[in-house]
Amino acid sequence: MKIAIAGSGALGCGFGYHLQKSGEDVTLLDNWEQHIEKISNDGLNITVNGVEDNLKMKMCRPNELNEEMDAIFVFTKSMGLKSMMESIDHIIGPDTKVICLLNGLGHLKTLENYVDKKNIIMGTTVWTAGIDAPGITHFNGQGPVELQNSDPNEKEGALLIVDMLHKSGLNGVYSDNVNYTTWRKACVNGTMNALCALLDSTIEEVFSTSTIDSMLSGIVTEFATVARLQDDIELDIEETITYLKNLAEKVGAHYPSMHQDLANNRPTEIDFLNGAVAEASKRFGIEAPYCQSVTDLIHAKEDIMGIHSAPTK
Ligand SMILES: NC(=O)C1=CN([C@@H]2O[C@H](COP(=O)(O)OP(=O)(O)OC[C@H]3O[C@@H](n4cnc5c(N)ncnc54)[C@H](OP(=O)(O)O)[C@@H]3O)[C@@H](O)[C@H]2O)C=CC1
Ligand SMILES: CC(C)(CO)C(=O)C(=O)O
Repeated sequence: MKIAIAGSGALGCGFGYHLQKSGEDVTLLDNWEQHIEKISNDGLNITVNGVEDNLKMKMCRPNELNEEMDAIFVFTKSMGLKSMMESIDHIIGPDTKVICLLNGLGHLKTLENYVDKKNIIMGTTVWTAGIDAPGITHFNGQGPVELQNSDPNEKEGALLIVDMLHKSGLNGVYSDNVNYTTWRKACVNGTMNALCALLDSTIEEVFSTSTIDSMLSGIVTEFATVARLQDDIELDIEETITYLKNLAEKVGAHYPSMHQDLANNRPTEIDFLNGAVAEASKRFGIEAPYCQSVTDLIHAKEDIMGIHSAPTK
């Protein structure tokens, strides 16, 4: 398959690497000049679960790729999705599948402005990744990648992508309810990402604090309330907290992507996570004190660091 990775940061490079290694025709797309130059000249240096490798890969800016793709994986930050979709319009054909595994809420609505719903595949992943320097990344864990077609008639297309991910070692799994999966992943990020960023800690450190239980319960309860009111998704709070604790044991050494954003002086995705839940709660006339405080604290940290948040829409 001809595949473009639209947004080739930490996760995008890891996915592109695995797909190319298993024989797919991959092009990495990004706008970060030094990163493009390094990968184009020296190949991608990547460490996967402790094993170092170097792979020659095609990489350019979105406007420099001039053919329609069979599949495009979007891997921008949430606030960069809209502008990336505008800049890849010319490589989306009538049958191009667009797969979105971003963290955060509300991305399907954005994608529907650019892609026919029959070609949109939504999902989540718990692979962990980071950028060590331009052209040098790491990628850890076992996944999975859970995904589902947005149009109920298009299951076959989603299964093809699941199969391709499976063959490339990315552990693709078909989800029967990707809305549920997305809300559960939002709980992962609404707790792990926000708390690790605020406390400047790894997941393991945050999950071994004496206050973790009340923080998890407060945040997850607010996410679950909005999931039910807004999307008719029933998240079992106890089950979700157990899922978070089990995941924390597997990815404990990781600094979540929101922590990495602050460390790299870049805006966070908080408005698509706790911020989105706080805003939705206001619309429903209910309070979300945990999510509102976490969002305010993250924005305060961005202000102190002089980081300018990109517009969320
Ligand atoms: N990292 C992880 O472990 C996980 C991440 N996710 C989610 O996946 C999506 C992509 O995340 P991730 O791959 O971590 O994002 P990265 O921050 O690694 O990369 C995203 C984009 O940010 C720009 N960028 C990043 N670092 C720099 C820098 N130092 N200087 C200039 N530009 C930079 C690049 O885009 P450009 O220059 O073109 O703007 C890049 O394509 C997000 O929604 C994230 O929440 C989900 C699961 C795990
Ligand atoms: C779950 C976790 C923490 C790693 O997959 C993540 O989504 C992130 O770092 O943003």
